[in-house]
Amino acid sequence: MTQTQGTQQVGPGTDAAASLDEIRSELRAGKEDYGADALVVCDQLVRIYTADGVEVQALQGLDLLVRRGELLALVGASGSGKSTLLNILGGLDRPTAGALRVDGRDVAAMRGAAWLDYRRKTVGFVWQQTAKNLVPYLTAKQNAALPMRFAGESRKRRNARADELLELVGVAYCRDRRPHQMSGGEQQRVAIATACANSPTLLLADEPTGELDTKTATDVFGALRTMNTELGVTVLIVTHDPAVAGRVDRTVAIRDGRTSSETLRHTVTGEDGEEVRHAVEYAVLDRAGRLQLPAAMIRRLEMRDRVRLEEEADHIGVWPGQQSAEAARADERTEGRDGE
Ligand SMILES: Nc1ncnc2c1ncn2[C@@H]1O[C@H](COP(=O)(O)OP(=O)(O)OP(=O)(O)O)[C@@H](O)[C@H]1O
Repeated sequence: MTQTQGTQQVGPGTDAAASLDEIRSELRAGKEDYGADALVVCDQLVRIYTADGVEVQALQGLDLLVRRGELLALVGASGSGKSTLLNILGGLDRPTAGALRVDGRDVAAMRGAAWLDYRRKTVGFVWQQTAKNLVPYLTAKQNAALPMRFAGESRKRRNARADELLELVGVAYCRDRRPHQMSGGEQQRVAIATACANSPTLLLADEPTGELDTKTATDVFGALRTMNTELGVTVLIVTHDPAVAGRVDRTVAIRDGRTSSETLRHTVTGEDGEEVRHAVEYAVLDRAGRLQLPAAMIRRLEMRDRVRLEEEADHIGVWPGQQSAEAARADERTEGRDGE
């Protein structure tokens, strides 16, 4: 029997055991290197929910790296797994399989006090529903100070930092107001200040502008950006809002529980001094070599079941399988006629 492993032939006349060992050690090395310098490393995350005896695979081997200091948007159709991922990153849920490292710590393996400490100090969370973010009978300042109280900070330090944070997100004037005395946008900005109270490394926001009008959404996004630029917090925003996604430098799209594409944006200053945003969309190639083609391209080119790949010097061409079979038959006919 001859077995093909990558480019290596394993079979009669070769040292099969040595080859397999080499391959295993290469895979191990790849795994250890993966995301070595990233703040967040999602390594083939799987989350399976079971409801009424039916299994739902919300995450299907999701890979994602987030660099320290990034401001990142996460987009995807409803049900693609965005909230599931955010809950796992926030320490509110655990993956069924796969590894999650945040700031060098193995989050999936954390238990008890370490897990609680992670949720209190390493991550901050902002929800879409303004009512879920704040304690209704506390003022904005008391809300912003509350996480520091749980973390054992002194009253003096709590007061000073709560004022500082409310100032930073532009709602210092709401200091003594309770949530029902503030607009939705003001509440979300207080929520951002509260989520940053214990100086988290990572701030997670699940549709933070989902219930707001455009102008208010801009203010709330501005507050998230301020936390990113002024405090150096890495920010990950789940959003359906194209305006929010368009303002970050990197947008990651999730499809069927996996990262499928990324859009990278940068600002270029033209000769006239005018600044223009450039965006380039990339498909994500995972470590197993899997690639999700954009749904629109698949539909347009009527691709299904299988595709034909052609390796060129500097790119790989992908052709619809069916069409390629017809083309091959046409080629064969042409060749047949030429040979007559
Ligand atoms: N607790 C749960 N029990 C069973 N299935 C769940 C649970 N939570 C989520 N799911 C399922 O997992 C899949 C991913 O859900 P998730 O909420 O992560 O998607 P999403 O991308 O955040 O969607 P949306 O944009 O609508 O919020 C969906 O099919 C959903 O029905």
